[in-house]
Amino acid sequence: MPKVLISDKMDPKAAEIFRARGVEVDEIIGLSKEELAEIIGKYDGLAVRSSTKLTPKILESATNLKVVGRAGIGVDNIDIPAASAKGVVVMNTPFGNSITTAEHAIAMMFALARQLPEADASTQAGKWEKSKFMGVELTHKTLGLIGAGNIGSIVADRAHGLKMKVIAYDPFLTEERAVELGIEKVTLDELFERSDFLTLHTPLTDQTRGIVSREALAKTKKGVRIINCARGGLIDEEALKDALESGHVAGAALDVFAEEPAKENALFGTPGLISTPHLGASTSEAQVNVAIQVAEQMADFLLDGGVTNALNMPSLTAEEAPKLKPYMALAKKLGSLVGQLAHDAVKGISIEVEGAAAELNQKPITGAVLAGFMGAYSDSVNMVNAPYLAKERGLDVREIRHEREGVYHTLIRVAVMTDEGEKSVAGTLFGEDAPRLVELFGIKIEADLDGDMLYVVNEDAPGFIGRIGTTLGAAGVNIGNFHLGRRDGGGDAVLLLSVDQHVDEPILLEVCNLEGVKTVKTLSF
Ligand SMILES: NC(=O)C1=CN([C@@H]2O[C@H](COP(=O)(O)OP(=O)(O)OC[C@H]3O[C@@H](n4cnc5c(N)ncnc54)[C@H](O)[C@@H]3O)[C@@H](O)[C@H]2O)C=CC1
Ligand SMILES: O=C(O)C(=O)COP(=O)(O)O
Repeated sequence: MPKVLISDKMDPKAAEIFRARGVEVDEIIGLSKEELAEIIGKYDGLAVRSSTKLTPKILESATNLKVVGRAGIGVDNIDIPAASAKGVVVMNTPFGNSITTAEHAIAMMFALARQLPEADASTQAGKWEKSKFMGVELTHKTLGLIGAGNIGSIVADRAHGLKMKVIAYDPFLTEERAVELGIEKVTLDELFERSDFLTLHTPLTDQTRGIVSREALAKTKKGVRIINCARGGLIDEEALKDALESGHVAGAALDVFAEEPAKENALFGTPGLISTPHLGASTSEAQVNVAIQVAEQMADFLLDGGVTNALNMPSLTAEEAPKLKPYMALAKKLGSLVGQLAHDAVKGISIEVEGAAAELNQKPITGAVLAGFMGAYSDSVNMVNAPYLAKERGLDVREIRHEREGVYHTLIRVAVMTDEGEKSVAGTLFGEDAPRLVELFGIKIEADLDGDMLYVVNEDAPGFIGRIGTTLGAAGVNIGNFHLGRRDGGGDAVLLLSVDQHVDEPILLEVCNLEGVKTVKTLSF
């Protein structure tokens, strides 16, 4: 039974779903990095929110980890390249808390416009400072969005209801989508110059870090009010503090901080600052949504291989996964076969699917071929890190699809491009789910690729099969099965033997010295 650790506070629905689906679950909140590193090795899955930081160091100890589920949107607390390199799938729940977070941004905007927190504190302190808290109206003001994705567009919709003019800077926002959302697309500079209220809704990336910089703040309108319910690192906090103190920025409402938990921050106490402790996603509705979604997604993956909302792997529905399973098994074996047999530097690999396989999602088949292929060069390779490793090696990966059926109802052909030219192997499924090799480097040969095998190329001449049988028999190696193929019109013959014992070096040498033998190699599947 797969085992999952929930390491951040999550709605109880998550644990309920894991248990109901047959996944063992532990809930341990508030672990230090060291404590997490110590226990993570026991788990197949890790469910987090934003508090747990999944660093390369912790991943080193995650020897069984297969999937990390983020019950929420932002994944900047998870080192995705390190997880990918380790073969761990990272998934999030991209929509479950977006309405809630957009509502928090709108609440922050109202709080800034009418100084609600300060007015509340003053009133409850018995001061009744009615003339101190003069506010501003939102109607007809310009709201500038940095980032108009899921949350940004909900904010825009709500702002339209408040009769605000909405402008946005988002390099990935198309003109058509902007028109659909009733947003005017502007440059970043224009956004800074025109906004009365400015709200951030981008992920934290190398491109967005510090996007509200000292220089940017200098371009803003005097009296601008800034809302950040995205990520702390998007704003230069020092510069914001100076701008608030000078009165250039009239107010800033921050839900997120560069360092979290923000128990101390240079901005605290600055006039015009409103802050909340990363509450953007904290409503019961959003938390139920993300808990259910993350648990279902992780259980689908751990139990059936279904992949939804993964950031480092193509999607694969729980319905598709069982259908694809035998094709992926065949693809992995073919990838492994070429990986074990291709000695020259491989520059590229092409994966061709035909017939029934061409009707399926090809990405997982490609992933399985690469996992088999890269597995010949590196330990602990799987579907997640194989494409990543292939890219790192500069391997050119091509996918080809033929809807037509050939001789077989389905065929997967894997070809590698080397300095010596192209070499390919092909396989099919017998009886729907039994992987079978049908062609090896241009020679027709039918074989199951299973367990320990011996690959022999020899001159096609009488008596060879008897000689190799005798040699292996004398060395105590039992032949389970043998498969023979030869080029039409004579020449080399290929022998694939299934053997019950691994053939070690001295026996291999004896086979190699048999008359007519050109190549011998052990294979393992
Ligand atoms: N405070 C909180 O509790 C929460 C915070 N968040 C944060 O909000 C962020 C946004 O969430 P969604 O809208 O769901 O994400 P999304 O992916 O739907 O939208 C992000 C938008 O940012 C845009 N973008 C990317 N790079 C940009 C750049 N350099 N300049 C301008 N725009 C850029 C993208 O094109 C995209 O449209 C999340 O990444 C997360 O960090 C999300 C949920 C809760
Ligand atoms: O979903 C997100 O990106 C959030 O920032 C929400 O964070 P949280 O799950 O509340 O720690």
